[in-house]
Amino acid sequence: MRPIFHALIARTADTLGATAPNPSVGCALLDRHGAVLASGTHPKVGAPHAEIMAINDAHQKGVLDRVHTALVTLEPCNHTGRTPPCSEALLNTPAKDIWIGAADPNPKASGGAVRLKTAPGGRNVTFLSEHAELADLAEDCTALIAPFTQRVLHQRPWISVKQACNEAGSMIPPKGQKTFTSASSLTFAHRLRRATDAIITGIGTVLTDDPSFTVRHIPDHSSRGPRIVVVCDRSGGPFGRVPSLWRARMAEAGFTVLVSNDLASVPTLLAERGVNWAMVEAGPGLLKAVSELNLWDDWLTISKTDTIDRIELTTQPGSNPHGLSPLRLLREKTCSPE
Ligand SMILES: NC(=O)C1=CN([C@@H]2O[C@H](COP(=O)(O)OP(=O)(O)OC[C@H]3O[C@@H](n4cnc5c(N)ncnc54)[C@H](OP(=O)(O)O)[C@@H]3O)[C@@H](O)[C@H]2O)C=CC1
Ligand SMILES: Nc1c(N[C@@H]2O[C@H](COP(=O)(O)O)[C@@H](O)[C@H]2O)[nH]c(=O)[nH]c1=O
Repeated sequence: MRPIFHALIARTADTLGATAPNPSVGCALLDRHGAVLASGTHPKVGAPHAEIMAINDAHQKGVLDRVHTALVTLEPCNHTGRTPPCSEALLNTPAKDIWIGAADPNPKASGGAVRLKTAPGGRNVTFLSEHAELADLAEDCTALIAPFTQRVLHQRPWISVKQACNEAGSMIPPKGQKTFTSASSLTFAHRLRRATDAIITGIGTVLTDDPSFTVRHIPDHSSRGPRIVVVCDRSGGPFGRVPSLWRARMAEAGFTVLVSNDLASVPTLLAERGVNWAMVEAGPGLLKAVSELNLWDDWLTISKTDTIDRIELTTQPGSNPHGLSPLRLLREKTCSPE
């Protein structure tokens, strides 16, 4: 069961950035010997939840009647939102044992575990956290939904800063270049772009770099809503100093461009638009303000050395009860082809 849950978490982490405002969720259905019969992840908002994807997979393979165990990274929902309750869908399968990675933080949807336990012919429902030897998997599942949890409970997205520094500690690229870190660091930076729903940048970066902010080092999600880019600029007017050509190019690349003259209000602005996870890609000016306003949840520093880049991850102690970072999970677990 452990290796299967582990692989399920990795596969689910690969959907980060595709599902907002929903969380990333995965489900595997096993037979009585613990062999995987079917599985699924939630592909995007409005599409079927992970449990339904897995049940449909089992149905198509003609193995639904052999299902004995269901593994889910998040407690099955217990309400009718855009789709019907997954607790009920599982009750319509022969699954006897249900293993859950993390409780649903959304008060509107939670209660699935109790429903499954108390339904006629109740199911055995176990949270991974109840077993000490599975605690690390439970933590991974909590990290997987940390951005969603932050938005639902605190009305702000999870905010990750990515800062690249050269050997001298400067963030400024050599003349004529936009980046200077290694190919594998850039690939990781593009992983983070892929996993996040929005980018927060500063007008200095837009004017100096003419950045594209696209995912190029790895394949992007085949379907995703428009990503948001917020440019912080206090120079006034609806678009500040943001060049109209850049705005047009970003729109063509699938970004919604917003301009803000008030960094402190950006988290609320993004949460209202359903952003679970935002990253900051900006120069020293905006990073100083992000730090002073304490707007970040985790901070990734990529330092170039003359051998391999050093990557340091700092997580705000108060960000979630375990200080768990979805960024760490992304680094360790995502399995996109490169
Ligand atoms: N190494 C790396 O990781 C990166 C490096 N860079 C490099 O950084 C350089 C650009 O840096 P920099 O000029 O500092 O640009 P920034 O992208 O950091 O933008 C700075 C701007 O942010 C705005 N700003 C600051 N605080 C606030 C606030 N509280 N509310 C709203 N807006 C705010 C200011 O606008 P205003 O002037 O209107 O007050 C300021 O001019 C470039 O050379 C670029 O290549 C860029 C990104 C990443
Ligand atoms: N210099 C630097 C980064 N800088 C970020 O990358 C942006 C350019 O992105 P793009 O236009 O998509 O190539 C740039 O404007 C800045 O936000 N990132 C890194 O991972 N490593 C680096 O060394």
